[in-house]
This record gives sequence, structure tokens and C-alpha cells, in this order.
Amino acid sequence: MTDQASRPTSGPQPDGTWGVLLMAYGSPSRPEEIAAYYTHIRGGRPPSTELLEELRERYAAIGGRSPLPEITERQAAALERRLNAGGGSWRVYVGMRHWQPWIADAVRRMADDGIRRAVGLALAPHDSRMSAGAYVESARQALDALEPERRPAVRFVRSWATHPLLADALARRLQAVLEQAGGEPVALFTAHSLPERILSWDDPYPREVEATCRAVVQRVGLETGRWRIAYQSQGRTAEPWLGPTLESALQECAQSGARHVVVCPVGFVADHLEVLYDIDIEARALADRLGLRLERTPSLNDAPDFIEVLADVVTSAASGRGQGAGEEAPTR
Ligand SMILES: CC1=C(CCC(=O)O)c2cc3nc(cc4[nH]c(cc5[nH]c(cc1n2)c(C)c5CCC(=O)O)c(CCC(=O)O)c4C)C(CCC(=O)O)=C3C
Ligand SMILES: [Fe+2]
Repeated sequence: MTDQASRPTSGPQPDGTWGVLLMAYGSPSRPEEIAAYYTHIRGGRPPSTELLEELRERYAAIGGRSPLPEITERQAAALERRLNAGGGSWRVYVGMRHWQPWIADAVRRMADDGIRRAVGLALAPHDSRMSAGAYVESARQALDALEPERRPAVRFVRSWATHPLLADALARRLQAVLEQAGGEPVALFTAHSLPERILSWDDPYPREVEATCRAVVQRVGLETGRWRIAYQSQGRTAEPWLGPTLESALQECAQSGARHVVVCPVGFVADHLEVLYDIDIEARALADRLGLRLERTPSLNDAPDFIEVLADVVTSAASGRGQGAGEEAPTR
């Protein structure tokens, strides 16, 4: 793993250094690791041979592995540079939810480096018990496992869905693709689907996704009918998942006479399997069959305007300004 190697400072940090616990989904770096990764995503239940083979094929189709681990590390390095340029002393620790380096590894490294206070956030803007909530839960368990005197105080940011700089960054990309396109393409906003049972506990996820989309629509000035929201990448499980699916949204666009769609995946902040396969290969193939031209907005990755979003989320939380609703008070 490149891990922290690309950043020079590791080991004991100066007194007063803030940590950032930057949590991401994680992805295997070698094909041999796909089975163990998939088993972890499924909560310890190994996938069937068919499911595993299908996942292997999806990774093979995007070049053998996902670029996600490198992009996450580049995001972390850029964020650390940006924070330190803004004053104070900051150190960013990457922890993954489903692969190495685990969130628990990052928490232990923070403690080993003598970090006393930190901001924790996931590289996923929308709060949900099954997304941001699950990341925070992993971090809390790792914090609880530390000796109390080594345990940093962590302020967790649960949501940054309505951060104005995020809407600006997404709108900038969508506007650019729309301008190039000409004609009247339909903007199709997507986020990862979740099991429909999240609605039974009034999970904030669909509201948060909608709030991000509306903020972007307002900035770009799209009229009603020129945009839709779809939930993509439904899981391979028996239970019902949130829709409309990306497939059904494409079908409806074609039926209503659209010739051209621009997919804007607001639920993801990097190029990875769900973007490079589910949109660029799978959805594009369906669009072709439907006679629709499909384009996608570029991912945020480590673009400077996105690093500004992360830096503002982090410094706001550190100074106690936060985004209000989404942020939890320090508990330790
Ligand atoms: C909310 C959410 C996000 C967005 C927020 C966030 O980013 O946190 C996200 C992102 C991602 N999901 C990813 C990968 C996968 N997710 C899967 C399956 C699942 N995801 C779920 C949820 C989410 N996932 C759920 C509830 C399942 C079903 C589990 C079960 O079966 O019980 C599966 C299994 C096969 C399949 O179902 O497709 C894979 C391979 C990758 C990395 C890809 C790469 O390697 O580049 C990324 C960024
Ligand atoms: Fe996933």
C-alpha cells in the first residue's frame, strides 16, 4: 500500500496538532483480495461463486482493479497540504471501512502519534445509518478500544450534503458538460442505492441526496423536467432497494423523448467501480440500446475546488462552527 508513505511526516506530532480521521470505503489492491473484501462488505457472509465471479469480471472490465485506494490517498495528501497552508498543524489519517488500512488502524496511528483532538469524516457527503453512521460506528469502536489516556477527542461530521462549496463544485462540472453538449440534455443525478428498509427508521439519506441535487439544480438553473434523481448500483440481495434505478430512469428518459442524458453521480466523490463500471460501462450500454447519448460529469477526486470543500468542512468542525444538524458534539 502507498498508504501514508507519500506524506513525509509520520511519528510523534507537535503538541496541538489536529488529526483528521478521513474515512473511505476501501477497495482491494489485488485480484486475490476480492473474495475477502466482498465477504467483509457482506458482514462476514462469503458470496456465492457466481456473485464472486461477477464482481471479478466487473473489476477486470475497469482494468483489473479500482483506482479508489490511490485517489483516496491523493485526497488525503492534498487535504493535509491545504490545511497546513491555512495555519496550524494538521495531520490526515486514512482509514477504510471495508479494507486496509482499516479505520481502526488509522485510529491507533493517531493515538501512537500523540494526537489529542481530531475531526472525523467519511468521504461520502450524505448521512445515513448505513453510510456515514456506519463509518462513525467503526471509529467509535476503535476509540473505545484505546486506553482512555491515549484516546483523542474526535468531532465527527455526519453530513456535508448541503455544503455550498460542494454544490458549487458539482454545478461547475455539470454546467461545463451541459454547455459542451448543446441541445437539451436531461441531468440524471445519482447516488448509491440502499435497502428500502432504511425508510422504516426515517433515515435522512433520501432527503440529503435530494437537498444536494436541488442546490445544484438551482445553481445551474435547470427547469423542472430537465433533471431527475435515480439510485444506482442496487445490491445483489433479495430485499427491495431504493429506486428509481438508473436503468428505469434511462428508460423513462428515452420514453419521454429525450435524446441525451448527463449523469451526475452526486453520491460519490471519486472514480471507482460504481462510477467506472456501473455508469460508464453498464448504463452506457443500456443508453446505446435505447438510442440515448450518455455523458457523465467528471468525478471530484483530488481537484482543488473539492479539496477546498473538505478543508472547510474540517476547519468548521474543528472551530465548532460545523454544519449544525450533521455534526455531533465531541463525546470524549
Ligand atoms: C451507501 C453506499 C455507498 C456510497 C457511500 C460511500 O462511499 O460510503 C457505497 C459505495 C461503494 N461501494 C463499493 C463497492 C461495493 N459495494 C457493494 C455492496 C453494497 N454497498 C452498499 C452501500 C454503499 N456502497 C450496500 C448497502 C451494499 C450491499 C451489502 C450486502 O451485500 O449486504 C459491493 C458488493 C457487490 C454489489 O452489491 O455490488 C461492492 C463491490 C465501492 C468501492 C468500489 C471500488 O472498489 O472501486 C464504493 C465506493
Ligand atoms: Fe457499496
